[in-house]
Amino acid sequence: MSIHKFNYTKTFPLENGKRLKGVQIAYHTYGRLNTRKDNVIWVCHALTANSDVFDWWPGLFGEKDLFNPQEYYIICANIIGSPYGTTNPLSINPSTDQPYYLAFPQFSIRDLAAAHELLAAHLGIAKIKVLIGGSLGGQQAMEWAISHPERIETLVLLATNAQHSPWGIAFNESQRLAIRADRTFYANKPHGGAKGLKVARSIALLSYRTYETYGATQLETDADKIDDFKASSYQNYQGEKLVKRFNAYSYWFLSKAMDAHHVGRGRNSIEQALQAITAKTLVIGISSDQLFPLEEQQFLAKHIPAAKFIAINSFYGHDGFLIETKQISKEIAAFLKQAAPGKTVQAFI
Ligand SMILES: CC(=O)SCCNC(=O)CCNC(=O)[C@H](O)C(C)(C)COP(=O)(O)OP(=O)(O)OC[C@H]1O[C@@H](n2cnc3c(N)ncnc32)[C@H](O)[C@@H]1OP(=O)(O)O
Ligand SMILES: N[C@@H](CCO)C(=O)O
Repeated sequence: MSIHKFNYTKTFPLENGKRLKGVQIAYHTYGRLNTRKDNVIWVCHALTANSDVFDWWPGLFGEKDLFNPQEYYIICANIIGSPYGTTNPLSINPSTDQPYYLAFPQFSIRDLAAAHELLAAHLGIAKIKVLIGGSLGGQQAMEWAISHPERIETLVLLATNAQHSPWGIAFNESQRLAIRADRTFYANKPHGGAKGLKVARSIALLSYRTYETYGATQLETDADKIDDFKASSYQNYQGEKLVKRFNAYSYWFLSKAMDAHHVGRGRNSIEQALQAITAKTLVIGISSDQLFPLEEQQFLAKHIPAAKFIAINSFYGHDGFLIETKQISKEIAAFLKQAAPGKTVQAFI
């Protein structure tokens, strides 16, 4: 495993017409590019993860897992806006020599895909055997497969959508309301908005899990208890855990990018945009996902030309895409056999 930094010193144009004066991209690689240059697995990470995919997606990525470094050259890049080494709101703005904070330019999922494209070109990667991402990671992978279809051989999209839903936007807005209610957010300090971010994560978790997962892990056994419930302490703990490793400014801009995800923007329609994907595509949904329900993945599989849809049975909800690695590995392995060069994917929904 190695950690790298790619410093792109030219201007990086954003979809909204704004620009970043240079971009630093942090990325991890595992394994080696083979001589045929046909063993690249590229991972797009979700909202709060980082480029160390072996750390946050064990069971799918690891020495003994489906995506292992003996067989594959695995690349995962930290996304613009995220605080794990890539240019983000806490980075220094070259125009002011001060951190950007709220002056960071709003970016889109397409900009995140453009940064992946930039890094792939820098690394001399012409072909990606498998491009994979879940949730916001799936949104990036989809955008990249639309803008550069020739680069992607196989696409695996998990728990994701073609247009962020009103339900998803409403969850994100409620989280941003919590951040805004913390006036320290406007102080432009590294820990500005920390209390708001804690509440935001607490709200977000409700959309990532289910009634059943809370029932299984947070149920009280003490019938006399009238306060300090397990579920309350869990919400507090999870909020504080995120505050220790993230910041409110990154969260703000990344959640806005997610809201604006719409593959049809400027491309006539969502359906036409999806039809541009030439990769053999496996679309995986989680049966209990309330944030990205199955119908969103069924829609993707219906409009991506060579796509197959699979639903994973899980009671974990949206975060099931990070947790159900046994089932997911099995489905991807079977799909990779089915989608081997020369074979045709039998699409079904
Ligand atoms: C630098 C880094 O940290 S890398 C970034 C890691 N995160 C990511 O990459 C994002 C993707 N990952 C995730 O979203 C999550 O890790 C998931 C979905 C895979 C798993 O979620 P988790 O929070 O680990 O699992 P879960 O919901 O079961 O919570 C377990 C934690 O809650 C704690 N907990 C459980 N119940 C309670 C409770 N009633 N009160 C207080 N704490 C509780 C556990 O002790 C455990 O703590 P720990 O994480 O410090 O070990
Ligand atoms: N639990 C995931 C978000 C779900 O898409 C994360 O924190 O990145």
